Amino acid sequence: MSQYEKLCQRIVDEGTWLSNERTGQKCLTVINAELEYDVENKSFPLVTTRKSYYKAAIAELLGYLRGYQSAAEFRSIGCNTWNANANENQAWLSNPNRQGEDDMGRVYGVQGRRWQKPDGSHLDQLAKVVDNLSQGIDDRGEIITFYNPGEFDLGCLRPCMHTHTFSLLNDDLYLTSYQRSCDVPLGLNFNQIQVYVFLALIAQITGKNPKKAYHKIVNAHIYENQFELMRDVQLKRQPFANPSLSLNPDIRSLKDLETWVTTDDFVLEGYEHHEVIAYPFSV
Ligand SMILES: Nc1nc(=O)c2c([nH]1)NC[C@@H]1CN(c3ccc(C(=O)N[C@@H](CCC(=O)O)C(=O)O)cc3)CN21
Ligand SMILES: O=c1ccn([C@H]2C[C@H](O)[C@@H](COP(=O)(O)O)O2)c(=O)[nH]1
Repeated sequence: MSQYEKLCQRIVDEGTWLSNERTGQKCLTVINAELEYDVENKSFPLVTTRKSYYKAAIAELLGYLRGYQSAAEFRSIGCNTWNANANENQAWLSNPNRQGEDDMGRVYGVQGRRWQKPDGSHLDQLAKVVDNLSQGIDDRGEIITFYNPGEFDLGCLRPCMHTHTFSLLNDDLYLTSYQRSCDVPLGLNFNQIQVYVFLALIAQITGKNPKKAYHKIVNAHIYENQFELMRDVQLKRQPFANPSLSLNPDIRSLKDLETWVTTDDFVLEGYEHHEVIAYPFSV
């Protein structure tokens, strides 16, 4: 079993059923999961026990790095994951801060690129980290955080994967990513791709060697309407070996990421997978 299926099995074997008021679904839940990705050896952590739509996950990451605020912008680069939360989430629809169709509010990339300071000016967390790492600087605070409790009411959802810390050991780059809440059948399938690609991309544009990415999850859950598919279908399958992922070597700067990079600049090799499983999504 790979670490992904081990976590799924652990939830099935040891999880506790909790009710969740926001979605109205019960969740089988465990606390604390730690995953590790070997970016140095290009071992791409793609789920193999069902078909993974990895391009949408990479597109979502690109949208965050660009500071997108609208589900329409995400759609335009091949990612549909924010449509429901921008346009069908009842709490957000009745929030007076929502600025019309497709607005997601001040979530993820908006906080990462345009964190608002008390004087009204903005702070670009990502640019600071990229600048420092490019100069070989790790001030022990190379942190990008999307978690801004003072602005939760300005966004459609609190960020789940909320904080990313980069660390340099000479020319070797590491990433530690923190997640407060994880929908293991759907969300983690995307999030493990994003942690891996984030380290690979930042290492490439800062001229460092990517080493390992550490993914730390607090609340890992399976929704009740996903449970049987997970236990009786996905967990009955044998995983294949991890595929490998190459990045276009012409990606050299943050500007490149902001302007021309698309999901075609990521080439997957050796992806063997089982059939599609369509898990239900809870808004
Ligand atoms: N309940 C819930 N789970 C999540 O994982 C999640 C949220 N809400 N809200 C915000 C984002 C949106 N994310 C999503 C949303 C949808 C898919 C999804 O439907 N994935 C399908 C198909 C994707 C495609 O066709 O592009 C999958 O099978 O992986 C994945 C992640 C992750 N997040
Ligand atoms: O990147 C993401 C974004 C969201 N999720 C999941 C985790 C939860 O199931 C929901 C968010 O609900 P909260 O009530 O805000 O915790 O979305 C994910 O796994 N990965």
